[in-house]
Amino acid sequence: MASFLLPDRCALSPMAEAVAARTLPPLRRAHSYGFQPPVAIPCRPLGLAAARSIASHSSTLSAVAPETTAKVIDGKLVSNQIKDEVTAEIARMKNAIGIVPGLAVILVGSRKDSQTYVRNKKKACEVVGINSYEVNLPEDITEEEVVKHIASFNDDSAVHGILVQLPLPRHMKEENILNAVNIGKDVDGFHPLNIGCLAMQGRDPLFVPCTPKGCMELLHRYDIEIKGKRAVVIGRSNIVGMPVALLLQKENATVSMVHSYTKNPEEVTSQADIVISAAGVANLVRGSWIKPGAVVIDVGINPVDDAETPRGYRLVGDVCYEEACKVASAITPVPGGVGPMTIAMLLSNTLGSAKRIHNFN
Ligand SMILES: Nc1nc(=O)c2c([nH]1)NC[C@@H]1CN(c3ccc(C(=O)N[C@@H](CCC(=O)O)C(=O)O)cc3)C=[N+]21
Repeated sequence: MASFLLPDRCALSPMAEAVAARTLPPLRRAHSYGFQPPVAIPCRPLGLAAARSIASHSSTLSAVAPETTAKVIDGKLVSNQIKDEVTAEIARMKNAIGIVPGLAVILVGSRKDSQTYVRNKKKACEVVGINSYEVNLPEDITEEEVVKHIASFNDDSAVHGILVQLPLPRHMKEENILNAVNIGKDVDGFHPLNIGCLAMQGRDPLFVPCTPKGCMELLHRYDIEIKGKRAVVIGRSNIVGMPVALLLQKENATVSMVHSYTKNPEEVTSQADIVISAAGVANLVRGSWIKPGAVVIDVGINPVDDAETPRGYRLVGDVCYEEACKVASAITPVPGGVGPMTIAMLLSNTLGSAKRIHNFN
């Protein structure tokens, strides 16, 4: 009953509408986690064609049940498992060689969302037993000053991982900052040498970027076959879309990228066995974009206005969950999907770094 009173969950943003009309302007945001003004436009109900197509593809469907429900890929659960594993390994290393991993987090400026993310990362470090070192710098600080802080963490033997929270203030060149991080402490995996190794056959980077690694970990832990499958990655950012496409390719998927200039994103996406969406556009991917039985990993974390919640907004993914869960065989929720995995992978990368630096296996 209450559901009649709630706002439509698959409200389209203007950006998603533009895509639906196949006139998507270039994405404005640098990465998939930024905030954008939410606008609610009701989502259409699942069309008859889509419902028929689901019915004809589902093997377990009974005549009276025209809809299937996808298995939920529980990122919160898996991230907790990984945190437990990391906790045990940290204790083992501490007992054996007396080393405790350390993570330095540099935050420039005072974006509310970035402050929240940094706070959550610090909390997660505490839970598993990683020492965290936080530096908060004013918005108007110079690049040189930020690089100085990075250099001092590069030289600090208590620090095994360095993370510069993104996005940086507009006046800074991300490249100059990220290049300054010692590649051996680049737990975000954003250093060009790490990305370069990720792209090459027969080479392994020192660190795999956390969100892409988290997506792959979810596929692995849910026994989803990647080899020989068609995968579509929506979005081509340096921090998610591009590296996750490289990882899928390394595991022998046939990978297509869908981006703001793709002619028919719906058609391309609907051929995929695995869809990874990292566009940062609320409800961009409709049920009709999903091939029946496909696996959907939703990386988007988009705030939309919701006066009913204490924060005044709620988080939705790039994928219209209510529609997609009736077509897909498995899907990640937002929140509780890829987000918690990003943090778990950061902890895992920091542990891995300390192990490598101290030659501990
Ligand atoms: N250098 C750098 N590295 C990053 O890894 C990085 C970054 N900069 N800048 C910002 C993005 C964003 N990001 C998230 C991490 C966890 C959740 C997360 O745990 N989300 C929860 C919801 C949290 C909530 O409810 O507010 C979830 O999806 O369930 C989300 C987003 C890491 N980022």
